[in-house]
Amino acid sequence: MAVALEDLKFTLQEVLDTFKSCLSEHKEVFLEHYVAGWRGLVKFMNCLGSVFSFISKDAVNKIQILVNHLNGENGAHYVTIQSMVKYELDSQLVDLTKRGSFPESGCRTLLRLHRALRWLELFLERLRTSTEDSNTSVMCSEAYNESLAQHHAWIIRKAAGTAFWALPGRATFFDVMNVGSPEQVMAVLGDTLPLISEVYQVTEDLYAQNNILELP
Ligand SMILES: CCCCCCCC/C=C\CCCCCCCC(=O)N[C@@H](COP(=O)(O)O)[C@H](O)/C=C/CCCCCCCCCCCCC
Repeated sequence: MAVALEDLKFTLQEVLDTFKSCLSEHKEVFLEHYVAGWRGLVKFMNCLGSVFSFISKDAVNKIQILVNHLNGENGAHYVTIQSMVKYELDSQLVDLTKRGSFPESGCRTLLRLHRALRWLELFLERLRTSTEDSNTSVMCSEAYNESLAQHHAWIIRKAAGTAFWALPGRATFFDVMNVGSPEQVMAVLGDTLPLISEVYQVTEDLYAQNNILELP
């Protein structure tokens, strides 16, 4: 099947649009749009080179687990993150203290992406307030150390740290975002960040209320 060139091209606007449609008026998070947001981000990462493919593979694997739940026979319970958490906890489909029968529960899988969303929030905030001579590798490492790193084993932290040094500079990074001048990038980042932060906070509160922020 032929793939149109524009399907392969990342635009930051696309990610903005998916995160915009993530939240319902009652602040429920639509899993389908959440997953679409991650797909867009992975597309961006794939434009940066093969050194990131071990990260991209893990993200794709987790996205696929969630898509399988959405498309499965119990898909109606996976429409929002709220309904997914209620369904899986009520039906005892989640390993709560140690890994066991449910390594692919929606709750633990989404938690991994949720933690990565915090990294993204911190990284984008640094990019938004960066100057021409700011270093993307440093911004990325700082954001990682303040968030995801706390949940990763030493070997993963080492591999991630090495990959960060292969990140392109700020100008190339902005080019790949495909929204126009640096001023336009800053404006789109300013629009995107509050949406990502809100989705993060709603999910964080839901997981905290259900005491599932440390799923194995
Ligand atoms: C808007 C455009 C600008 C920013 C674009 C950023 C694009 C980022 C796209 C994807 C981010 C990757 C998300 C990675 C999810 C990692 C989930 C995770 O923590 N997995 C670990 C635990 O899983 P389980 O074993 O418990 O199942 C797993 O061990 C991880 C393995 C791979 C390494 C993960 C390193 C994460 C680094 C995140 C920073 C990405 C830097 C990309 C540079 C742009």
